[in-house]
Amino acid sequence: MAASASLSSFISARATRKSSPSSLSWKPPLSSAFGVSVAISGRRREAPVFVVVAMDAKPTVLVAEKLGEAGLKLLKNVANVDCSYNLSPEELCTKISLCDALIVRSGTKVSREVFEASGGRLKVVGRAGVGIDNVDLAAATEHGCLVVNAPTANTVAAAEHGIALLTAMARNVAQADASIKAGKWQRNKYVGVSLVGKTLSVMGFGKVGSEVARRAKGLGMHVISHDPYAPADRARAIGVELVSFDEAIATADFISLHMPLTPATSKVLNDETFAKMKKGVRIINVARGGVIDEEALVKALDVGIVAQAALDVFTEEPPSKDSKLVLHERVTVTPHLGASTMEAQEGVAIEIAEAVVGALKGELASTAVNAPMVPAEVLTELKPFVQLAEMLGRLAVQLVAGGSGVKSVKVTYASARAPDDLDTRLLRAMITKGLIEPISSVFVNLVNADFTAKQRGLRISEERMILDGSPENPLESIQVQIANVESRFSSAISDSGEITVEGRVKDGIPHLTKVGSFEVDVSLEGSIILCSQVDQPGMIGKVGSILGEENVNVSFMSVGRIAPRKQAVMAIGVDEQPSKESLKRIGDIPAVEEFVFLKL
Ligand SMILES: NC(=O)c1ccc[n+]([C@@H]2O[C@H](COP(=O)([O-])OP(=O)(O)OC[C@H]3O[C@@H](n4cnc5c(N)ncnc54)[C@H](O)[C@@H]3O)[C@@H](O)[C@H]2O)c1
Ligand SMILES: O=C(O)[C@H](O)COP(=O)(O)O
Repeated sequence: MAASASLSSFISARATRKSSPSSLSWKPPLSSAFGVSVAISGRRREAPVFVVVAMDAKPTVLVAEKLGEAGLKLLKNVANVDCSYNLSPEELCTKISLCDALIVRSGTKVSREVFEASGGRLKVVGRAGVGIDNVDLAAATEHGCLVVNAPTANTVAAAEHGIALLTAMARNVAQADASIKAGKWQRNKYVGVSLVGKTLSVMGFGKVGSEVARRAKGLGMHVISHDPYAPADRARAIGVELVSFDEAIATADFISLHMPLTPATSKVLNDETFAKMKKGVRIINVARGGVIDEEALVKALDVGIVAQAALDVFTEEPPSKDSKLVLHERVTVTPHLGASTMEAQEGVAIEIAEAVVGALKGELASTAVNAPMVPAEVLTELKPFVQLAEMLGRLAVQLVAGGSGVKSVKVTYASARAPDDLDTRLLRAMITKGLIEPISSVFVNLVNADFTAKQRGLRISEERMILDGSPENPLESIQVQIANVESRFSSAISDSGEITVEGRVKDGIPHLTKVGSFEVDVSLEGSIILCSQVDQPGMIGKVGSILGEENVNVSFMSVGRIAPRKQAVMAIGVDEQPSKESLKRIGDIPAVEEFVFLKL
């Protein structure tokens, strides 16, 4: 499997529905939707690790189109696998609410309705192939559902099929075969055209296009290509010149299509572009039917602009039985067979099964289509900071007074690393998760963090503080500031007027190191009580004995003060949740000016 690292809470964890931050009753968020609960184990000074503490139920994977055995075997090792083919859209919507993952090929539309019908349970859609035009990516992202594909395993198969269509078309293989089977012997009718020395325009110089180009060179063709995004040196390396769209279509004897179907490529071959082509051009399409205006192609065939076409893909699949294009005498067709070799299907099945299993375990797949890909080594390095980021977000939002809308959050990363040597997308996503989950019923992950923040009008700006010193550690500290809000704990407002919390990672454990303008130091495990008080002897003892009476274990205590006997903030880490009565008794201590209980 491609590089990935376990960050279990990241893709799969979903918060239990929670009440407002002022309530004392919401549940810790680290439990996944398919019954794997994830907890941070380890006491003070021990490195926290993600641990699977319970596996009450296997996840369910719906395989909606035929998948190779090797892939099914991998899935069955960890999941209940429901292979249900040819589902109607309604049947798919009904089943999906019981599934954690869905695997499809190109024949299943994974529409917005599917994500809505899943009720939030669907965590990953695996496309066993390349094209993801049958998956509503925007809807997937909005629902926090990861989409992964299998982009490499069928490349050669598709390229070989392109070449098969090219040669079969040029020598009328399919038509001659049908003719001879119909009892005829038409040697004059099926005289073909030669390939050697002819110009082939490869439209889309990606994985498949470049393999087609390489093979066509071997057949003695002159190959040019149009691809606005392909590097010219990669094309040059195999003797292909990248040219403009107009040059590619105007000079070609053969045009082979290999771009994805996107709004920009939809019907890119149409009346206008056919009119620019050399009379007698031949078209091959193993990409997507939608890149050709099929009516325009029929016209171009009828007037002789296009001599022949060989098509593996269609706007509507399967095409209607009376499709003029399919029935056209000079058109060779196959039923979307580009990826259909034994080898490619085994490869695709393994590639997609590994990606889906990884995603269900909370790993980030390198074939994610709607989430940033983060290399495994970066994930490993950032792991404790990712935990810190989420906790700071959680703490900061719980400090906001009810009624203040959180709109503007500033995050400052202090690091000795150069800005382009620190990928903060994970950290920003986790801060967003921490900020949003305690105050809403949505769950946030790397997939939908930016979308969810935007939708809620939450602006998160990021700043870098460049430190001198060794860049060995990715980060020194993370500071989260919420502007233009009131706080339920006024000491959390810094001199510059924002709710401010700051933290560091010490010995692998996230620590809270600043609240407002007060320096504290408490490890972020369990829960935290913050007390603002006039600094005086005996405070730690008074609070400690109230908690001790209730058998609440104090894990850490730290006092930050402006000056001796002036205002101070005491941060107390507790393993258990104190009762409301104990919290009230702490609040009633005469020197305590305000206090707040914060759950991590
Ligand atoms: N028939 C089949 O069974 C089959 C099998 C595999 C792939 N495919 C299809 O083939 C296509 C290519 O697959 P791939 O794996 O090579 O993908 P790829 O992403 O590696 O390559 C696509 C290339 O198209 C280029 N491109 C994007 N917009 C373009 C435009 N407007 N004009 C020209 N080029 C453009 C991209 O820059 C990229 O280089 C996809 O549509 C895929 O779904 C079909
Ligand atoms: O995009 C692809 O990978 C191909 O079109 C293959 O589609 P299939 O998995 O439906 O054969």
